[in-house]
Amino acid sequence: ALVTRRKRPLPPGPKGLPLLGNIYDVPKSREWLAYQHWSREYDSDVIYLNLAGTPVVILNSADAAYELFERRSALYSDRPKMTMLNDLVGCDWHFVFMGYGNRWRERRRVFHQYFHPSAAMQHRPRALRGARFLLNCLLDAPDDFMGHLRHMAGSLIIGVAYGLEVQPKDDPYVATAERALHAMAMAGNAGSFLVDSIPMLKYVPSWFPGAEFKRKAMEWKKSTTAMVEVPYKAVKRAIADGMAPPSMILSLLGTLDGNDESTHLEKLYSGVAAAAYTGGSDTTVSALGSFFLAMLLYPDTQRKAQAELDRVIGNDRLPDFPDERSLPYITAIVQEVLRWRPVTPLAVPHRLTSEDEYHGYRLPAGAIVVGNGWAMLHDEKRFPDPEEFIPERFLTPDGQLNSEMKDAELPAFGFGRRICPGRYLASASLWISIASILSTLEIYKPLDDRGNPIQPSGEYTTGLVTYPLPFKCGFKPRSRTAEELIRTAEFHLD
Ligand code: HEM
Repeated sequence: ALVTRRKRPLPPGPKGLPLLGNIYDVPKSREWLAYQHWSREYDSDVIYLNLAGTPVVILNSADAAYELFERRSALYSDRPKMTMLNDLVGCDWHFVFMGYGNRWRERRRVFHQYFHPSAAMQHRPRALRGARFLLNCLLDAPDDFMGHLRHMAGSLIIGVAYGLEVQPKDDPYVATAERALHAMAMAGNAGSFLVDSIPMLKYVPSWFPGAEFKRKAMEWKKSTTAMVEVPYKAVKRAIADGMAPPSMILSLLGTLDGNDESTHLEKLYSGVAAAAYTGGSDTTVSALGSFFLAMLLYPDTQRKAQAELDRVIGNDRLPDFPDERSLPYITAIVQEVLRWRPVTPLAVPHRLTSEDEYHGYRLPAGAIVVGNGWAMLHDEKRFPDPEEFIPERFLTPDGQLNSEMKDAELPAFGFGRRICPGRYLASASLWISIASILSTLEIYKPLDDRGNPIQPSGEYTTGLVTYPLPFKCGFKPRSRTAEELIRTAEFHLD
């Protein structure tokens, strides 16, 4: 007999319009809040949206993310196609936005060799040096604190990837990379370019009315190409001169033997190094920006952290990585920063490669699958008073790191096979920066003309990576000795 099985239902979600679906339901900013709201309204951790024909599935709980992104990772590790970014802006080297498959796997493997936990240990001296240089910058020109963060994050990655020294100010490598990042942010702004929905449009000549996007794309392509090629060529020159310090590129090129594959591999390596910059700079800047904001808004937390530092380090030296085990409150601050104001509230979208089923719902092949990291990190069952900055939530009552909360902030780094492969370097750099700053500097609200402390708005930008909107923040040495420690810190690498 012929059995006609009814199709399983799609997950719940707002009803939407014919054809356009939920295009007008999704707010233009801070979508993660709407997703969390719908998840409550429909009493389902999985929500379904139709964006003009593209199916989108939002996962709002750590359980759903674990079940689908981790346990069924073979199905959930692809990326949506980004025509504007990949084909027109020439970012097809960028494995963050690459489809799942051998090309991606090859790049991820190369990257991992230089950033897995013990490889990341070798980058600690650079991260330490960066943090100490940052202290000097914060003393010299406190108003430009976001600029200093950007410079520190950029020079750390440029150092690790290329071994290049970065100028303290107006560095050409940092400038080239920042121009490219700007171009990519514009091009990757999903939804703003019709060509992502209609890939055939990329064949329209650029003089054609309405083909503005192609003209923009050509400009942007110049910046992204420069980002891949300029520092790479500089290392090759240094190698030829016998002057190249250790770096990822130096050791990768050492494995080439000039055979037919070399050109292919050189392209691969230069692309992987550029991907490290794009993945690692904005994100670190955002996290440390949120840290400064938290210290302004929660002065008691700052005092508590400084009491721990004074007890463990004293005032005759600067913190270093071996102190990490004795400074659980600092580690808890790093975790809480990543939880309180997730850098990438929706991580980076994944794509489901073939139809699947979850809790009786049908998840269609080709659906964009978004992990709502923000909702997971603000789940009040796991994190009571989620809007408050409370590092103690990661500690036991006697002040040790709570093993039950180990890695609880992990959704901040994304999911499954696509989880951020730079997270060990990121955590190390955040930790040493935060420990060094708190041990030597007082972070405070500057006064306005009438002598009143200036309140930060606490507002954020929206987008793939979010930052606190510009705010005023003051930095001063905690003591004369602290100032001397900063001024006499060593910057050379062993
Ligand atoms: C606080 C700092 C950072 C945060 C919050 C962060 C967050 C993320 C997130 C959410 C993803 C997407 C994961 C997913 O698709 O599920 C990602 C991917 C990635 N990140 Fe990071 N990241 C940080 C720092 C770094 C650093 C320092 C590097 C480089 C050294 C880096 C390199 C990458 C790369 C290459 C990818 C693409 C992985 C892939 O698609 O396979 N990130 N990151």
